[in-house]
Amino acid sequence: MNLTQLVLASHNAGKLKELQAMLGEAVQLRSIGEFSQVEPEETGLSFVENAILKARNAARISGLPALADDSGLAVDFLGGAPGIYSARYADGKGDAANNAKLLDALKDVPDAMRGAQFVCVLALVRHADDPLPILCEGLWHGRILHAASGEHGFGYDPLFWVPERNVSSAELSPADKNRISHRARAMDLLRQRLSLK
Ligand SMILES: O=P(O)(O)OP(=O)(O)OP(=O)(O)OC[C@H]1O[C@@H](n2cnc3c(O)ncnc32)[C@H](O)[C@@H]1O
Ligand SMILES: [Mg+2]
Repeated sequence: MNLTQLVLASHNAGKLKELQAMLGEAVQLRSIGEFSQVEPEETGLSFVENAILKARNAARISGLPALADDSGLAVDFLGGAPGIYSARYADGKGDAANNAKLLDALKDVPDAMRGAQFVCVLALVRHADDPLPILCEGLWHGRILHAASGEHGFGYDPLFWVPERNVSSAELSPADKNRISHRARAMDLLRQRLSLK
């Protein structure tokens, strides 16, 4: 497999930046946005299914091996919601609306019951019909804050308190988030699977 060039099956600029930083110069990630602006419908019932679906779609469109990232935030008090629906939690109105809805759903919920985890599944397919996608997952445990804090990152980062640093994940430097996040953990596994340094 020629891994010097991969298409990233994501329209999320935050993911592209983080994954490219983690992979370094050896692998060039090209955004699927170069090939198509049409986003596939995420019809799976799991992170794994959606990651595979996005990877296959990108490989089909680009003709390149494709990496997909399906991720989200699972909040204990909400029975794991928004989970695979994290991007669509506020009906597609974007990150700020998602965060506002989450804060509202957890209004008056005490700290001890605000546990949550970020989940990331990476799927790599060598071609669109690859019968053996490589799958790697990473979890990151934390807690949902009572108000947004921090300017870095994207998505739910301003609401996610990181116990090992005692700050929100939007207050971590990008380099530090990329060392300890759910995405970093999944990428560590992928690197091992591909024997990348
Ligand atoms: O599907 P693609 O095109 O990759 O982009 P997306 O943003 O729709 O990505 P997902 O379907 O995987 O949904 C992920 C959701 O979880 C959020 N999320 C995932 N990783 C995150 C992170 O590291 N920090 C903050 N929020 C994150 C993100 O903002 C989305 O709302
Ligand atoms: Mg999506």
